[in-house]
This record gives sequence, structure tokens and C-alpha cells, in this order.
Amino acid sequence: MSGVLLWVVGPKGNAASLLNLEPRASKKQRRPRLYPAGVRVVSVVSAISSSVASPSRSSVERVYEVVLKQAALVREQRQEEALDVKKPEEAEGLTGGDLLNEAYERCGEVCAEYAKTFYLGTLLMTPERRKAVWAIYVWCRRTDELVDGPNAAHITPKALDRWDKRLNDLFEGRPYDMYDAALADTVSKFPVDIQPFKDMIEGMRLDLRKSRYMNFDELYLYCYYVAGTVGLMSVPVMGIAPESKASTESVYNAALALGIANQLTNILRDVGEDARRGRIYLPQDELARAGLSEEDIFRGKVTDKWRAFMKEQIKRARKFFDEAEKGVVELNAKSRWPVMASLLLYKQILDSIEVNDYNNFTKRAYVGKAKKLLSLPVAYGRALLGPSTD
Ligand SMILES: CC(C)=CCC/C(C)=C/CC/C(C)=C/CC/C(C)=C/[C@@H]1[C@@H](COP(=O)(O)OP(=O)(O)O)[C@]1(C)CC/C=C(\C)CC/C=C(\C)CCC=C(C)C
Ligand SMILES: [Mn+2]
Repeated sequence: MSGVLLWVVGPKGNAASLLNLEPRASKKQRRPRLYPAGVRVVSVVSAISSSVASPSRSSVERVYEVVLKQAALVREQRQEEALDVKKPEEAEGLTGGDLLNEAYERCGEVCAEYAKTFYLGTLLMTPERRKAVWAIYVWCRRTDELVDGPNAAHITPKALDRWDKRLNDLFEGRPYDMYDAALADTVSKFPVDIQPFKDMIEGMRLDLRKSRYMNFDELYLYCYYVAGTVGLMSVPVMGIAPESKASTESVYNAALALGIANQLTNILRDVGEDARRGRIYLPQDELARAGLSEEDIFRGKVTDKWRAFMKEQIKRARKFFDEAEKGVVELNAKSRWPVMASLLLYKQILDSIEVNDYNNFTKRAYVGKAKKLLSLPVAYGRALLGPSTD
């Protein structure tokens, strides 16, 4: 893949590079690389904007507006399905093509490389849904890599503006490279709104300028941007079970909750690692109420105050997981299991923090292979439950 980061820092694209497919390399050479190495990035400051960034409302209210908008789009699709309008699976032959198939295949390779368990889970989905989830995954991974990858030190708000512009282009059917082409095809087939994608970029902008969160309201908005958005992007593709009687909004809320729960868990797992980068993704007011200072975090000593604080943070993350779990059973049958499995696996990171006696400063919480394997039949059993029908 060529020119991805170059495009971010300053497009060199021309009409021919809109579908930037390389000749197929040998299997060994084909390890997916998200960005070319050694690209110099120009530093220019730029203004930051977001449709959900308005200071007068709470974060929950702002995010809920996006949920409603996205839910309305999917409600329309469900009505069309009820009227037997052509489904994306059936439309495959109309939009297929070797280049597009190869683009999706590459997205699958990236998923398999970066998130093996998740990739295996997607194999349970229908081919169309699986390919679409891969395309979304790759876009999310690349977006995160901009601020967390090898070139992160050079990424500026201006570079993110370019990535944003490129997103607009692909939603309008003008993809810049093959990964974008896969996503462009996905968003043309499924009722996916651009807003959650834009909001994820906004989360990355936030990461460039902010390293402290005054209260949970601020942290919630950050978690929505970088993770809740993934839930909103995924539901239109995973689909809601046709027999589900749950409201579309409630399913979206559950999807949002899963993203928030995952990100809160990420944050709690990575406290030490983040502190070493000068970052504290914990609500400052709650830290103060627990009698903890920034120095306590940087010192990284597990004290009774820290344990008590962590217990509350873990309790809150678990509430979001519980909220999410109620929605998983409303998804299409073939999407339920992988989502439930990922939920159970991520939730267990919280258990592991407890097992580590809340030492998330120097001990990394992880879920061992045996526990991972055991989660699969448990997830299967819960996924079998199926949607609410009354
Ligand atoms: C009704 C219902 C419950 C539906 C399910 C909806 C659904 C599938 C939700 C998915 C939630 C999810 C997996 C969110 C991702 C959260 C996450 C971990 C975000 C990470 C952000 C930044 O984190 P940070 O930089 O702090 O951490 P790292 O050290 O970098 O890890 C992300 C890295 C953002 C980028 C996100 C991704 C690459 C994951 C994208 C995943 C998908 C598109 C597929 C989701 C599908 C399944 C089956 C889980
Ligand atoms: Mn990251």
C-alpha cells in the first residue's frame, strides 16, 4: 500500500491513485502494513471542529443525538427489509469485482494480523457482513495508528483534517486507496452514517491536545469519540434480528455502552503505561475525592486509597458491560456470538486487574488462553438466547 500517510500529510494523489491497488505480493511479503515507513510529516496547526462539541449540553445528551440519528437510518433499512427490498447480500453480484474483492481480502488480512480472536469471530458472520466489519476495523485501526503508531510524534491537527477530508471523499464514492475502496463499498451497501467516523477523528484530535479529564462527563465524551463510535458504526453492518421487538435506539445504546465499557477497561488496564507518557485518563474530581493526587499516579504505589478508587472505577465499567449485554441478544443471529465473545473477553480484563490486587501501574492485566477458550462456549450459550419478542 502506498501513499496513505503521504495523503494524510499532503495529498499527492491523482485520478489513477483513487483506487490505489498494488500488484499482489507473495504471501510472506504480504504482511499488512498500515503506513509506509519513514514518511516525514509537516507540522501545521489548524482549527478543530465537531458536530457533537457544543459546550452547553452534557456529553451524554450530545452523544445521544448521534445515537438517535444513526438509529433512524437503520429503522428505515429495517422497514425496507420488511418490505423485501434487495438485501446487501443479494446485491453482491452487482457491485462485486476483482479489485474490490482483493481490497476486502486485504482488510481481512489486516484484521487477522492485528486482532486474531476478533478475526476468527467475524468468520461466523455472513460473507457480506464480515467483509464490511473488516473494512470498518481497518479504518478504525488506521485512524488510531495516526496518533498511536510509529509516526504519531509527527501527527498534527492539520494531518487529521486531511484524514477527515479523505473520509468525506470515500463516503462520496471517491476512495483514495484500496482500504478506503472497501469502506466506500461498505457504506454504499449498509446504512452507515458518517458522523461516528468523524467523531472518532475528533477523539484523535482530543488526544493531541488533552491529557487530563476533569470529570466523568469529559471522560465519557472521550470514550464515545474513540470507542463508542465503533459500536455505532458496527450495528448497521451486524444487523438487528428481524424478530427483535427492541427499539432501534435501545440497541444503539447498548452498542454505544459496549464501546464505552471497552475503552474504560482499556484505560484502567493501562494506567501505568499512560502515566509514563504523561497521560491520566481518570476523572480528576474523583481522584481528588478519593484523596489521590497526580503524584500518586506517577509514583504508582498501590495503597488502600488506590484500591478503593479502582473498585469504584471497575464497578462503573461493569455497569456499561451489563447495559451492552442486554443489547447483544437483539443482533442478527450470526453476529451475536462474536460480539458476545468479545464482550466477555474484554470484561475479564477487569477481573484480572482485581486478581493483580489493583496493581495496574506495573502489572499488565490480561486474559489467559484457557479463560479465552472457556469464554467461547459461554458466549455461544448466551448468544443463543435470542432477541426479546414481546
Ligand atoms: C448491541 C451491541 C452490543 C452491539 C455490538 C456493537 C459493537 C460491535 C461494538 C464494538 C465495540 C468495540 C470493539 C469498541 C472498540 C473499543 C476500543 C478498544 C477502541 C480503541 C481505541 C483507542 O484506544 P487506545 O488508544 O487507548 O488503546 P490501544 O492501546 O490503541 O488499544 C481504539 C484502538 C480505536 C480503534 C478501534 C478498533 C481498531 C476496533 C474496531 C473494531 C471493530 C470495527 C469491530 C467490532 C466488532 C466486534 C465483533 C467486536
Ligand atoms: Mn491506540
